[in-house]
Amino acid sequence: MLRSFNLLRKYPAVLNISDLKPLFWQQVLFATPTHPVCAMSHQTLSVKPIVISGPSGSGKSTLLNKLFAEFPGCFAFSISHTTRNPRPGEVDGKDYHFVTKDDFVKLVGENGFLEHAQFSGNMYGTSKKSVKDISSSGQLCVLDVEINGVKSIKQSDLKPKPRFIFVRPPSMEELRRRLESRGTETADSLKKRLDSAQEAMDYAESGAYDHIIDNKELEVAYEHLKGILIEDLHKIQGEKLKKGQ
Ligand SMILES: Nc1ncnc2c1ncn2[C@@H]1O[C@H](COP(=O)(O)OP(=O)(O)OP(=O)(O)O)[C@@H](O)[C@H]1O
Repeated sequence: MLRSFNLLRKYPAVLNISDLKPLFWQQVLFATPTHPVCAMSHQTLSVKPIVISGPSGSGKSTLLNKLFAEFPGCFAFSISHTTRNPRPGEVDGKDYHFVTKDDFVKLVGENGFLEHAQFSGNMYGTSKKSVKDISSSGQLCVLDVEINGVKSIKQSDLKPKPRFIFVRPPSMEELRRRLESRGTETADSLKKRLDSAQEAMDYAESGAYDHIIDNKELEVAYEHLKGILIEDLHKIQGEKLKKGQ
């Protein structure tokens, strides 16, 4: 399952109000349109997506927001498919790919989704193509997912193969402290998040990720994350310079 989040709260560095769409379910990737600043005009570079995961409160959005701020225009978000009707102002191909149920089911049959699920009677999914399109446009697609999403992406034949990155909190006690101090959790949601944290940590221990980032000191963790992506980010920036963007 891919995780939900409040896009504006989590990623103010890359989102405008106009990019926002209603939060719908429990499994978002980044479902915003391609950022206009970073769209590249020629398809010269193919960049590996990153799949970033970790317990709630481990610091994923804190780290990503620092990256987005330091490398503006280098990241983009996949556009989800849905069978629900467009709301006023929503644009097909920008907010979502609005499709019929038949078309959705057909794409499921063609193994076209990285993940998909039903919510409130409508179907939602992230197609492989939407992620590939970003990679081949020379931008870096970030997939912020929960453990089941990681498993589902690992099983897929997505090309280029993503880098799987886990953000690890220093301890369960510190994780609890961070979640409490974030001030976003009820007692119930805090318990749920801490309960699922251990499962996520155990899965990471099993060697499921290419990289594990220890987020004890934020700056150290950030440098680690940046170090993993820096080659790709320099390539993206180089291409943008060439194109005068
Ligand atoms: N290295 C760190 N040291 C201290 N506090 C941190 C560190 N990294 C993140 N935090 C704080 O921990 C809290 C949780 O971080 P953040 O919201 O980035 O986690 P998350 O993994 O994105 O959570 P969720 O999955 O619930 O969205 C925030 O208040 C953030 O400021």
